[in-house]
Amino acid sequence: MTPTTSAPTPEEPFGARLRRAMDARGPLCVGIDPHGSLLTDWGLGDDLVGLERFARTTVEALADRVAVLKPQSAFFERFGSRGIAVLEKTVAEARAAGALVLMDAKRGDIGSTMGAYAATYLDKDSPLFSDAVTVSPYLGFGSLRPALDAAALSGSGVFVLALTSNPEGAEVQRATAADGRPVAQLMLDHMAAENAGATPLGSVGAVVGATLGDAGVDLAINGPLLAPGIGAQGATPADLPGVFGAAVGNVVPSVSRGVLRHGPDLGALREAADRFADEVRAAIGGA
Ligand SMILES: O=C(O)c1cc(=O)[nH]c(=O)n1[C@@H]1O[C@H](COP(=O)(O)O)[C@@H](O)[C@H]1O
Repeated sequence: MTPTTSAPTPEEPFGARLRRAMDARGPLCVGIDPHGSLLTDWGLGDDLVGLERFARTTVEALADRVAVLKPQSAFFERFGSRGIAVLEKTVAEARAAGALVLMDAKRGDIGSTMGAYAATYLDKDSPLFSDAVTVSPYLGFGSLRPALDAAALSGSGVFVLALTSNPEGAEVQRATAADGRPVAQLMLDHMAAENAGATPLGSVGAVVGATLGDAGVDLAINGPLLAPGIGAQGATPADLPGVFGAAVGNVVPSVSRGVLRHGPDLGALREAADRFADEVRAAIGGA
C-alpha cells in the first residue's frame, strides 16, 4: 500500500544552524538585559516604553551582525504580561533580522511542568518560540527530557547550566556526585550522550562561565559552550583559551552590559560588539 501521508520533515537542527552562524559571523552572543539602570543611562524611563525602545534599539544595532542574541527573560517579566509581549516582539524581530535567539530563562522543573516550559519556548507554534533556551539540570538531568525532546522535534536547542559564572554556583556544581564525579561533570557527560553522533555540532549546549579560570572538567560534549561573564563580571576574551582548552572552538562567548552600556547610539553599540568580536577572534581564531 502506498502511504498517503509522510512524516513531518525534520527541521535543520539548531547545532548545525549555530555552527553556520558562528562560521559566518564569529561566535559572539550579546545579551539583551534591560536593567533599570541601563534604561536610565540611555535616557529612557524604567517603564514599558523604555523597555520596548531599549530592546528594539539593541536588535536594530546587532541582529544583522552577531551570531546570537540572548534576551534575559527576567528583565521583561518584571513588567508583567505587557513586558512579555515586548519580549515576544523582540524575539520575532531579532530572528527576522537574521540572529539566532537564545532565550535566557534558566527554566527547570519536573515532568509535565517542564513539558509546559518546553511548549513555551521550543514549540514552533508558541509566541515565545526561540532558537534555543537556557535550562537548569539541578532537579536532575532527566527532568529536562521534555525540553530535550521538544528541541529535537522543532530543530531548536537547549543550553544546560553546568558551571555558572557566579561564585555561589560551586557549592552545588563542584560537589561530588554519588559515583565520585563532580556534579557538573555528571551533567556534561549527560550532554555528551545527547549529542553523540551529531554533526557538525550537537544541539545540546552547556553553560560554562568565562570567569572560572581552568574549568577543570571535560568539555568535549560535541555541543556549543555558552561562556557568559565577559565584560561586567570581569572576564575577557583573552581568558577563553585558559578556561576551555581544546574545546575553545565550540565556545559562544556572551556579553551583556559590556556592550549595552554603550547605547543608545546604534554606531556605538555596533562598535562595542565589533570590538569584543575582534578580541574573541584574536584569542581563539575563527570568523
Ligand atoms: O545563562 C546565562 O546566560 C548565564 C549563566 C551564567 O552562568 N552567568 C550569567 O551571567 N548568565 C547570564 O548572562 C548575563 C550576564 O550579563 P553581564 O554580566 O551584563 O554580561 C545575564 O543575563 C546572566 O543571567
